[in-house]
Amino acid sequence: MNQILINDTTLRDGEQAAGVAFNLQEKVAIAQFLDAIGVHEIEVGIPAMGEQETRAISAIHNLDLQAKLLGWNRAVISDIKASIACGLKRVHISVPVSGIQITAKFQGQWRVTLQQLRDSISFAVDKGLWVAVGGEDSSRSDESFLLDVANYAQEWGASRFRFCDTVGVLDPFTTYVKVRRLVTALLIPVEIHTHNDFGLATANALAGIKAGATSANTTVNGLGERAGNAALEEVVMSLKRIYGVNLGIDTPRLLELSRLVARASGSTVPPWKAIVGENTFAHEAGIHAHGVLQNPSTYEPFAPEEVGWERRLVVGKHSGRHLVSNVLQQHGIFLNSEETKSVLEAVRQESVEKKRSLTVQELLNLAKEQQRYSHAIG
Ligand SMILES: CC(=O)SCCNC(=O)CCNC(=O)[C@H](O)C(C)(C)COP(=O)(O)OP(=O)(O)OC[C@H]1O[C@@H](n2cnc3c(N)ncnc32)[C@H](O)[C@@H]1OP(=O)(O)O
Ligand SMILES: O=C(O)CCC(=O)C(=O)O
Repeated sequence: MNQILINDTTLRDGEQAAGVAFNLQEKVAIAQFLDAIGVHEIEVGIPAMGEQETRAISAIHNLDLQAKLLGWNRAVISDIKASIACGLKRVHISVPVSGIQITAKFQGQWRVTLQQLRDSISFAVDKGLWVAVGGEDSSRSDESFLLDVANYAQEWGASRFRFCDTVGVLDPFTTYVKVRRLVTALLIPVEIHTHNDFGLATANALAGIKAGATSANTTVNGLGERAGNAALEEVVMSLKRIYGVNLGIDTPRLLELSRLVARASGSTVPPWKAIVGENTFAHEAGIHAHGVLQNPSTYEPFAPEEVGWERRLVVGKHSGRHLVSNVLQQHGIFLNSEETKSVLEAVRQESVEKKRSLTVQELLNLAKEQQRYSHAIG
């Protein structure tokens, strides 16, 4: 597999999630964290949005981070000027490429769209900027038109082309075919940008990479427009653990990063969310806990510490004797088999009443009650 770069867009597409608005300090803190863990590129925002945004982008630029910074622009020269004013040396220029987008935004005048792209690339290149071009709605575009736009972008001076599944309508198989076609036709690298409308954003990002894309646009926690984007932590860990491709990212800090972005975006991460959800290394079910107590690999794809978690064994409705005994023994309580079974019954009942797993203290209380009962009946 080629060398893969992560171009994280938490600060651009992530922040486009309805209701999310990072302040300057939050944008700076997220950029610093992404940089500190080794993310290669950061799409820092949209300078054309005005002063609030440009102050944050300039502040990030002034940090002189290792990560390469990109400003997102429409194919509009004033947008590029706004990026330059922030000090950015790399710009991403987006252009709609599907009939549906060109009709809605440019009244179907695709020649005008292409002319705007050409003018803005030329302007940026003349100013000495590194330029990437994004084909908005690539997935729904006419394939030969998409190839034409990408080839023109290359010819006019773009150094990378982004294939966007803007509305998240592809599956991994189609993504592979479409991205492969683009990769084969171009000399410049291809980036993959995917959305999660059908829950396939990460799978499609991986399919794009398999097809030869050399960078992926991700967001922390999968934050982003509508159902979000391919999640940074999922793409990084899938590449590392499924494909054996280590991107040099400090994965034990992924959880801390997830929490930082969750706080800044005012949203919570679902417990079952891959990699960073609270339950990703929690085991309650009897058969699982029994297996994990013997060997954690029975029910864990990799060690929790690799992404910043610790394993949790929790006692609840689905637990079995092995787990209950194990927890009790850690607290100096040794029950016989009959007593353990009775405690387990009580655990199931209390879990259903409380609609959650039990705390260790609650389990100890049940065990002590059982011991008193055993003692009383002799
Ligand atoms: C798929 C994506 O995620 S694309 C990125 C989307 N992100 C955002 O929209 C967030 C930031 N956006 C903004 O702050 C504003 O939309 C701005 C500053 C960019 C523009 O604001 P406004 O001038 O008020 O325009 P508004 O947002 O209402 O409409 C968008 C305009 O951009 C044009 N436009 C849209 N995409 C492009 C493009 N890629 N290249 C050139 N022009 C474009 C539209 O045709 C429309 O033009 P018009 O004003 O001449 O009719
Ligand atoms: O960079 C582009 O061209 C558009 C990116 C994007 O956010 C999308 O297509 O969903």
